[in-house]
Amino acid sequence: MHTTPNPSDTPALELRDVWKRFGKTEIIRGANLAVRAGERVAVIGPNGAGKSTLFNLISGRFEPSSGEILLNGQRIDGKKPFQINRLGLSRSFQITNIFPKLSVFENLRCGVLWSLGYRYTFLKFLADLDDVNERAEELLDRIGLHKRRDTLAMNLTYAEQRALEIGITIAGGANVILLDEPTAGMSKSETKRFIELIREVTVGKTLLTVEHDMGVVFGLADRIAVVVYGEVIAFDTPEAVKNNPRVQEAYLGSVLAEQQAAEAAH
Ligand SMILES: Nc1ncnc2c1ncn2[C@@H]1O[C@H](COP(=O)(O)OP(=O)(O)OP(=O)(O)O)[C@@H](O)[C@H]1O
Repeated sequence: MHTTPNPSDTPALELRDVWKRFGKTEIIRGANLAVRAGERVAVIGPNGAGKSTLFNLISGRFEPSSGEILLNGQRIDGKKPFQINRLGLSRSFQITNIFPKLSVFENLRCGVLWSLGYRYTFLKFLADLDDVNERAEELLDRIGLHKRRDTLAMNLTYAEQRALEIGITIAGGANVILLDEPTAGMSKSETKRFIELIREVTVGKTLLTVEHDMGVVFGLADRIAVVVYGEVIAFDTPEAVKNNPRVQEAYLGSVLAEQQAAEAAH
């Protein structure tokens, strides 16, 4: 029987047997993953397992040695990062991509402009671009920095800078967002607030985040992808992943024990 595929069943992001070799070293070894639209996914795994490499493959920084990567059903492997960005995938820019001597509002405006294909030389015409300004104001509210609108980015707290980074990441309206350890370096209370912020700004979007903090993972993710030695060894709900013996053995057992021990010591 022939059935027409339902478009809503098309994964927002899909990896099919993706391999990445650096010279003779296999770093990603046949990774498979199908992320549904609107889902929040945490990618976890031991140091050196290949999580960042996976993000670099998805965002176009690296080209896979073989395999396919699809965004909303369209092949993106082999495309340049800016092309993938245009197709609706945005990866968090690290703080180094924030302009320290521009205000929060101006940084957001740059984010909106990049997504529209403008470049810095247009900065002096900015005041006339009503739609760009409106969008930047809206982002300012969404990331909770309206009170810091005219503050120079370099004078923000660390957590505020990370919020700004997320604002820039979502500026173009991409529907698939990649965040690399978004709460790294934050205190517990900052982390809690920040998870809420990520939840709010990614409503209706698909989120992939690389994360080491199990509190963040279990507080944020609908499903967890466990990467061990270049393979996705499990991709399931937090409960199922926690109880998966293979994951326990390969990774989670020791990590959870370490975190519990650290908490008990405080
Ligand atoms: N450009 C490269 N050339 C050669 N080897 C690389 C390259 N990039 C990454 N690797 C290697 O690939 C492996 C996986 O690295 P990757 O950074 O993807 O792991 P990770 O899971 O993100 O680790 P961590 O949690 O420590 O950030 C590492 O052994 C790393 O040394």
